[in-house]
Amino acid sequence: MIMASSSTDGQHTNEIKNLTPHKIVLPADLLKDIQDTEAKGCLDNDSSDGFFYIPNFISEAEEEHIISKIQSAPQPKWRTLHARSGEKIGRLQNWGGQVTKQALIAEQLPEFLTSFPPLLERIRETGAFQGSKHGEPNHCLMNEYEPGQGILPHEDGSAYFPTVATVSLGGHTLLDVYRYASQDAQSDASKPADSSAKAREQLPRFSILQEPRSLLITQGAAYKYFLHGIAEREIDEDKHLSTVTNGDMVADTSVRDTIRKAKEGGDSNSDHSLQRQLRYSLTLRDVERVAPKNLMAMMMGKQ
Ligand SMILES: O=C(O)CCC(=O)C(=O)O
Ligand SMILES: [Fe+2]
Repeated sequence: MIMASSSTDGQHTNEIKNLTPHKIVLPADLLKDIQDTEAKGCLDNDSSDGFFYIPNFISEAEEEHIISKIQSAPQPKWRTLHARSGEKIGRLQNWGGQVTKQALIAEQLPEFLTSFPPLLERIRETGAFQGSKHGEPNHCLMNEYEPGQGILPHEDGSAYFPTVATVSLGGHTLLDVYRYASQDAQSDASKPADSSAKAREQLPRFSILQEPRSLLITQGAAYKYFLHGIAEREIDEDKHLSTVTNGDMVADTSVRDTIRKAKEGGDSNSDHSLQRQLRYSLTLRDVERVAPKNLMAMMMGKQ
């Protein structure tokens, strides 16, 4: 095992066996008007519900290795996402099998998740999946974002155990976290076209800065009560960085300073912005219902 601190020396952090010190402190008024007591765990220091941020979860060498595997994946492994207008809005790869309404049609996870680096094992050791059926993720979605690309606010949904582990590679991003609109606001014009969907507030309540090589765990009530998205921007400016809630946990000191200055405001002449780079994210989850092997064999036989 490599022993290293969380400084930017290219190594990964020591094994994380307890997520509590990594819990992100969220704005105190976040749950105002939310009656559900379950949601309160997000603000409670000792609860496993919430967002947890760990910089340098993987080393630079490991990051480079995973990126090279992503980039050299065979063409059919890529799926390109298009907007209604036809514009290309991103690409993804799916690892671990197909998630259907009924169950996961499981496939072997690649070595860059299981052996080098031993990502699954490291994630299991954090305890984040300790309440889930498999105790660790069995599925991974890889999203590619060029600067200017993002993902619309959404919830990850009920096909998965309500924990997601996100490993960032390449560049940073800001994950924006939104609340659903209050009951009163639900009935007004902001309601989405799909009438079964709940309206959300226009602006994010806060943002989480994800550095390359970091791990973000979104767990329990944080998974269930909020939506998350990534704005389509090339540059994160003062006004965006000033809503970042994990600034003090960021390992890169120049990024940390930029966030601090953006929050302090005042000096409007200096530039407190961060240019986005090509970013990959690995979102790892546990699909608790897995199709039995004999059923899978039958389905494969039919193809
Ligand atoms: O790229 C990210 O960090 C978020 C991706 C995401 O929300 C998803 O794949 O569901
Ligand atoms: Fe998501």
